[in-house]
Amino acid sequence: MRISVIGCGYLGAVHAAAMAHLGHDVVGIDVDEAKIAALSAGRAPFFEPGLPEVLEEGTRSGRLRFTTDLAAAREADIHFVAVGTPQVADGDAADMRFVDAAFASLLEHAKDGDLIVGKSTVPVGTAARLAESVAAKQPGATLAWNPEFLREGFAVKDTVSPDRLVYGVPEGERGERAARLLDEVYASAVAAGTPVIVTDYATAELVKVSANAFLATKISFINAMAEIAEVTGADVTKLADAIGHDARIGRRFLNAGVGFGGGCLPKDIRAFSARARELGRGEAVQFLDEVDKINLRRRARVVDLVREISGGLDGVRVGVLGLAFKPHSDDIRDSPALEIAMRLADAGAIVTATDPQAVENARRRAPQLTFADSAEEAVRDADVVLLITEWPEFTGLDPEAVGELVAQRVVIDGRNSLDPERWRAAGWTYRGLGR
Ligand SMILES: NC(=O)C1=CN([C@@H]2O[C@H](COP(=O)(O)OP(=O)(O)OC[C@H]3O[C@@H](n4cnc5c(N)ncnc54)[C@H](O)[C@@H]3O)[C@@H](O)[C@H]2O)C=CC1
Ligand SMILES: O=C(O)[C@H]1O[C@H](OP(=O)(O)OP(=O)(O)OC[C@H]2O[C@@H](n3ccc(=O)[nH]c3=O)[C@H](O)[C@@H]2O)[C@H](O)[C@@H](O)[C@@H]1O
Repeated sequence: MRISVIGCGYLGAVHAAAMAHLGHDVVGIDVDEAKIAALSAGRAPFFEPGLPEVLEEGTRSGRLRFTTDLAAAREADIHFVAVGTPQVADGDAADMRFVDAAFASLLEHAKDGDLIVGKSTVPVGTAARLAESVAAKQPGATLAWNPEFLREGFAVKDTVSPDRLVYGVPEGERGERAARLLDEVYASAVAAGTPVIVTDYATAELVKVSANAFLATKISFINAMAEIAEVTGADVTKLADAIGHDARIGRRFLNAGVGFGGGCLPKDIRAFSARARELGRGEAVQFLDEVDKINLRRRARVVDLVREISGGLDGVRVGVLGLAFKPHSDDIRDSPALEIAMRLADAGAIVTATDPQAVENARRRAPQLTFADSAEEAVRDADVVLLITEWPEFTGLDPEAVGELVAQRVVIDGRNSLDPERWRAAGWTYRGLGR
């Protein structure tokens, strides 16, 4: 099939390359010239395991190309819109400027019979609104909404083999045709038995934001338990194991620590709250404000813990392990690690931070911090070692060897990902979060 992908960021670049991997002819389009130059040369503009391989495969086979020229969308019959929907600067809502601009440009080139497929995460009601613009400008084209559930770090695998596919389509024959075309786009996943949910626009949009809201709530739930565990001497990791054995609850996404960050969960729950308020149903999801507050309290808690352990922050040397919002990504959007490192430095601590992939992004965002190329370099002469992003490179560190490098054997495990017994046996003061 002939596909265009408009917006080639963390979502769109992976989607374009994965579609070419599935055998489609794909053109990826973005307004960012540097990104398009890298992608055209077969280079991933960000770290994502598996992406370089599918990019290389696609560009070499001739099935995948990239351009800044939106007119190239004419060569395709199915157009995926994957531009950003960040939080607005002065509130909680999603900034829809990029989606609106992308649709306006695309509609200049859409042909009769084309299928336009929204992938960006949007406030419920957006697709119905955009369907009106499509009908006005190119009545022969159809709009579908096909939200994306991929996780960074597993993005290629999640795109090729998703847990489920959701198609929001209009009623009637047009909707049936749209669903048939999407089944062809995802033919290998459909053949493998992936559940496909065909529904209306509003449900499709809501599935996406409610899935992220549920995941965020699960994390904040366990972090709330961590707050209670901290004052009672209970161990939140054992608690999570114990409740997680109940299949109705499940152990995944019950890891307490510094909480969730990234370009999606934080902004998506805020945008959901803002949209619910607009709809006069703010009360229905008011709990999400609490989910957000619990989450942000974890970041403050870590800063307080360093202060408490060191008797102040001024001049305290802190080796920070991790800058990305989670391992296997270089993404620092709303990263708890970067925010904690910056807050410690602002309060007078001498921070040296490292990350296997995110140092360059972090340096651009926070040039005032000192960065190291390795964990060993970051923790040298440290009074406190602070592990915030649980990369295997950090969780696998040998406490004896690291102990030789630091000024004091004090470790704060912001992700409860180290073995406390092992670190204590090597003479370390170990502090987890809620354990
Ligand atoms: N990053 C992720 O893991 C996932 C993201 N999403 C959603 O996907 C959307 C995109 O997210 P990311 O890829 O993370 O954002 P991003 O910021 O990495 O990428 C957005 C891209 O859109 C481009 N763009 C902006 N305006 C444009 C226009 N008018 N025409 C063409 N390109 C334009 C930007 O230059 C940028 O490269 C968001 O709605 C996000 O919530 C959904 C699931 C997963
Ligand atoms: O809409 C999106 O963009 C995506 O958002 C999340 O994916 P992602 O942001 O890549 O990362 P997650 O693996 O969900 O982790 C999010 C944050 O939660 C934190 N987390 C995760 C799990 C856990 O138990 N505890 C915890 O604190 C992670 O460290 C990270 O900071 C969702 O998992 C995806 O399904 C969704 O498509």
